[in-house]
Amino acid sequence: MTARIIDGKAFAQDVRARVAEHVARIKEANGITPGLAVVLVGDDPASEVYVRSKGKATVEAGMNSYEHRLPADTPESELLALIRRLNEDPAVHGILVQLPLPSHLDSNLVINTIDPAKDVDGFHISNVGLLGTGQKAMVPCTPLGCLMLLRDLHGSLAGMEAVVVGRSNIVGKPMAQLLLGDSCTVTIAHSRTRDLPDVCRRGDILVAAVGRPEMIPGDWIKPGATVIDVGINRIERDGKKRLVGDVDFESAAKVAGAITPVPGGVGPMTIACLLANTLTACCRAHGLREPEGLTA
Ligand SMILES: NC(=O)C1=CN([C@@H]2O[C@H](COP(=O)(O)OP(=O)(O)OC[C@H]3O[C@@H](n4cnc5c(N)ncnc54)[C@H](OP(=O)(O)O)[C@@H]3O)[C@@H](O)[C@H]2O)C=CC1
Ligand SMILES: Nc1nc(=O)c2c([nH]1)NC[C@@H]1CN(c3ccc(C(=O)N[C@@H](CCC(=O)O)C(=O)O)cc3)C=[N+]21
Repeated sequence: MTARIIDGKAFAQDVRARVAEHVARIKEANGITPGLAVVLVGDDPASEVYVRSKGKATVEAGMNSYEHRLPADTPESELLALIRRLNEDPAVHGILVQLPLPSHLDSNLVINTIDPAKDVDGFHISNVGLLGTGQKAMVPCTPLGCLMLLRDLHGSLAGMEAVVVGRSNIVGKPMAQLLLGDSCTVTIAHSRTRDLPDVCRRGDILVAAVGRPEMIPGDWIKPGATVIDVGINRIERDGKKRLVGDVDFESAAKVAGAITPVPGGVGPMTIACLLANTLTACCRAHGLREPEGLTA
């Protein structure tokens, strides 16, 4: 079998076009322009690239982008003061603080200082709690993007066995919550899981969010399964810099029914969902009708 390759880039383009259309409509009808503030502390080159592409995508969707770059040694009090100002700013509907933060900053405190209604990453404890109890929340972008791809492919996910490898607060745990919300039977695996290959082989859906280049080979995958590869790993091979996932694409594509590539899979969906969440936050702030099919 050769797996169908899930075109995350094309799907993300479609999401972005739908966001842009809705943005244009509320600008026209209500005179409101959604705004996203991105805060970057320090000058990590990978984060730089990522923040720039977010800013570009935001403007392309017709929204306002506000970038705040702070030096790596910014005192915590200053960062918190900036967040409080953004919380109060009516032009800002979404706030994203790029992670990871320099080690002298308490990222839990920083995230929990963001107004939950503006927390477009969905990392604030109240959004985590709302998601976990099946209430309306801001949903983390990467898991939301994965869910959109899965729903598009399968329609209903009810009753499917889903295995999520990785239990981080930003990917693994919220992904598991969303799959549970769609009535999958969910297993969360991690570095202390016994017999990981066998656990992975249970999954009709296998989500890999580990951060280890090409760790999951084809023979860990149930034949015909849908594989969602969240991993973004920069490696060097044959003297060339390359981006690879957590799944060994070549062997996995021979076994899986469908698989996301890296790049061009989950990554572009993350940015598209960030735009969707900013629009959703704006609509909720102003009591406007929310976009359809762009939330969990
Ligand atoms: N495409 C996108 O948009 C995004 C991609 N990413 C990428 O996704 C990957 C995961 O990110 P993130 O969740 O932040 O990473 P974290 O490092 O926070 O979490 C990694 C998880 O993988 C588990 N793990 C590590 N080693 C193993 C192992 N050998 N076997 C089984 N489980 C293991 C860890 O287990 P334990 O808890 O026991 O330590 C942990 O739960 C990274 O490559 C990251 O770059 C992240 C965000 C967005
Ligand atoms: N507060 C916060 N929220 C995040 O959502 C967040 C974060 N911090 N820190 C870093 C991670 C990582 N992340 C990615 C998003 C898009 C791509 C992406 O678009 N990837 C392209 C390739 C890009 C390239 O070529 O480098 C692709 O997979 O096709 C990758 C990684 C979001 N993160």
